[in-house]
Amino acid sequence: MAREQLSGAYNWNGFADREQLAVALAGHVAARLTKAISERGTALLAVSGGTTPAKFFAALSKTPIAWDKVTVTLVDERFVPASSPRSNAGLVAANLLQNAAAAAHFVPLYHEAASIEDAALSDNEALTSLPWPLDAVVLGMGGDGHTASFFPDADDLPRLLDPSSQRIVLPVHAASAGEPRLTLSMARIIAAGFIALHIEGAEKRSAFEDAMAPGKRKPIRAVIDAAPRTVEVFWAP
Ligand SMILES: O=C1O[C@H](COP(=O)(O)O)[C@@H](O)[C@H](O)[C@H]1O
Repeated sequence: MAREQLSGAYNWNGFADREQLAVALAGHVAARLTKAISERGTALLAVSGGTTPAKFFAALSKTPIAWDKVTVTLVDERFVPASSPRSNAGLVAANLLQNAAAAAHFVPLYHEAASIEDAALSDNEALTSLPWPLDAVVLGMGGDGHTASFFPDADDLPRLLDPSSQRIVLPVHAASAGEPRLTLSMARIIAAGFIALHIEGAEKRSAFEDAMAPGKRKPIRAVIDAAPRTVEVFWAP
């Protein structure tokens, strides 16, 4: 593993291939969950969706920890039911909540509602009882520099990126997002004990480097700048 600091408040963890990355990231997350369970009897993890996390989910699902004491939720979700191929909950059910991790308690963000605003409000209420703060959050990133559902073209982006928001879940409308979204607030993400960004491929690497260039204000940069602790970036070609 090549480890280097490129700039700003993050560490770059580079791997020779995606399998090695998956195993290493699963090890870091499992260690955080185990520590939380031993310190407070419970652990809270938020994971991203999209196409990148499947290998990491598979590795984490086989890690022998006290999964019955772990609550898993999503960093963000598309406003689609779990049966949709675009559902992040569907991805988590098929790849993470398997093997040893089948014992984990999963709290989805999607449920039927008249509007995305209504769904976000009832998620906000339902998620209040989770054991905050997150012990670990694993973010993804799109080629446009979005992370969670903080899309660069989202309506009211400053509200989404408000690090002092009192909201847990926010609704998102962005033309580039495909469908309305639900996202954890910036405040809940950056309060996590361990913040990882998982990206793969040369295009994502250059999108990340571009987002971190001086003067750029891409959402991923806003998260890294607002986080009170170093963000661990996990990358493989
Ligand atoms: O829309 C989303 O995209 C990002 C990145 O997804 P990927 O397919 O490029 O890996 C993801 O982190 C987010 O959870 C998802 O909703």
